[in-house]
Amino acid sequence: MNVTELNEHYGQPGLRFAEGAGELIYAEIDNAGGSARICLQGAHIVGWRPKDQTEPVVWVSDQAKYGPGKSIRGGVPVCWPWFGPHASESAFPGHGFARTTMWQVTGSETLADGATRVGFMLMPNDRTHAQFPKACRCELIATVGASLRVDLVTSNLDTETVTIGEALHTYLRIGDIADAAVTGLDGSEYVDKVDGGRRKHQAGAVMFSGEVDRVYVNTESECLIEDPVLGRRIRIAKSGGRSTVVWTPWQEKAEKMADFGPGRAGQGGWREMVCVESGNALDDVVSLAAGERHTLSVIYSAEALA
Ligand SMILES: O=P(O)(O)OC[C@H]1O[C@H](O)[C@H](O)[C@@H](O)[C@@H]1O
Repeated sequence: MNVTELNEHYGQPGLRFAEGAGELIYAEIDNAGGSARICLQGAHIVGWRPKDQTEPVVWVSDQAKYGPGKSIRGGVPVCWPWFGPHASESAFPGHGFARTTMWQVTGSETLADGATRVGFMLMPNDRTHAQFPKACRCELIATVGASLRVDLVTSNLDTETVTIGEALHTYLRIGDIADAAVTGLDGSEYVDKVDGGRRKHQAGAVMFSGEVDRVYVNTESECLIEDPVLGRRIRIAKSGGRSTVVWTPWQEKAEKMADFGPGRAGQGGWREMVCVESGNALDDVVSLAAGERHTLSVIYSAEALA
């Protein structure tokens, strides 16, 4: 569908479709509760701001690259049908192909509270089929308002069991990574990817003074990002996801990546974000018998620090 057809079929008072950066099509949502843009490539949410916040809650780099087949630095990349490197094929893309594949719009709705809901379905092609030869449907439903809800639904339409890894690799806007803390993971086991994959246990809040790349397993807890600089707390509540990934590249790695940009304060965009990712990875990958369906749901919200 082109932009005109998308607007005819799915346009809503708070939703229009337009061509934007990288000649890609975006769903642009602006309602009484909040605003967001969602790229049809990847069903990738590239920013969300509740109306009561001056700063976005979902961060996107001002140096992000947009274009066919490129993954966008920031927003809510969808990692599917695997998280991280592929288990056996090193040539397959990290975090799967969902974030660089076209999705189609399947529906839209304005809810009674004024929130806007848009549904997307991943469009398999020869490349995705070669990397994942399974009849598996992947849908994303974004509900945008004063909070942001994302449902990632996997349906196994195959005749055999299918195993998937997945995550909503969300970049959250914070004032300064050195002052932020992530709570909700105290006592959880994690795989420390910056220490050779060693298994450790979290003690207290996660604080940051260098690169952090951790996959917390077997935890369904809500996480909070305490941000004294912006004076707010971001709440990340999930269901259907047993893993939480916490990631900051810190300076050296971010500078090698070239798409983090200088950030608002000019000290590096990496200082102004942290990824708290909700999903099912490593020990928590999901096996679906023929005909089974699985939903990962995450709700993001922000509140003032008391
Ligand atoms: O650069 P990307 O492919 O988007 O991945 C960015 C990061 O994603 C996750 O958080 C992984 O745990 C990291 O190891 C990875 O570096």
